[in-house]
Amino acid sequence: MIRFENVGLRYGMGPEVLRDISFRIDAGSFQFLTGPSGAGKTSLMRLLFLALKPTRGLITMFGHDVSRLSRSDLPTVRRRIGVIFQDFRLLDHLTTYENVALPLRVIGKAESDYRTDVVELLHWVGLGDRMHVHPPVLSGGEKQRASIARAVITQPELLLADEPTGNVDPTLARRLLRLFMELHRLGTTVVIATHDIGLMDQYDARRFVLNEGRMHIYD
Ligand SMILES: Nc1ncnc2c1ncn2[C@@H]1O[C@H](COP(=O)(O)OP(=O)(O)OP(=O)(O)O)[C@@H](O)[C@H]1O
Repeated sequence: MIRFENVGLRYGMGPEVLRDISFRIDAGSFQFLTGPSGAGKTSLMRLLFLALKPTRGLITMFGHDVSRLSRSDLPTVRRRIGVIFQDFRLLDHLTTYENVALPLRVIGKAESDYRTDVVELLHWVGLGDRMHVHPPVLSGGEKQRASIARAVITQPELLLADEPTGNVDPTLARRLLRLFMELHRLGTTVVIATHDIGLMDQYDARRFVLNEGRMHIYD
């Protein structure tokens, strides 16, 4: 599903922040991406979301060489990906419910078909009583959960989560991990970037460890 071959990335004229990265991610697999702060996890997640292009090497996603994708192809490919960014990227003029429902609206679903699913998921992530408020009044942890709900509501083929439990307590972190595991069970390929060793220890999955831009894989 995803293949990196000798991928390198630099920002502008700066040093390479990712170096000689090669790996494969099979459809339906689950992996953690970890490593110290500044090791390049977010940069790698941005490459996977096609928000950046590599400065060298080859990335293939869903059978496409990403360097050959035009800007107009990107939305179609991205629609197959659910993404949880560290800065949440919620739309402030929509309610929490509307933010979570947005990916379904974008693909043309009728509200009557998804309303119950969205409400149920909001309850699951502990936002049942926050669904009609707008993001500016949510706490950091609540925003994070809203962005998680928005990323998983479409049951995407690929889920990319950058520090998805960074703002929640350990009990809620376990609950959110269960949500990702359930999605994985239903067929989604999952990549979770995290510093949280306690979280990783709860699920026996492959670990990609980045250190100073280089990657080691522990199966
Ligand atoms: N937009 C940018 N422009 C220039 N350098 C950047 C940019 N984004 C990240 N970097 C640099 O790339 C390197 C890797 O950063 P990245 O955010 O990918 O690491 P990380 O492992 O996600 O860190 P953290 O765990 O602290 O979020 C760092 O040296 C960082 O300073």
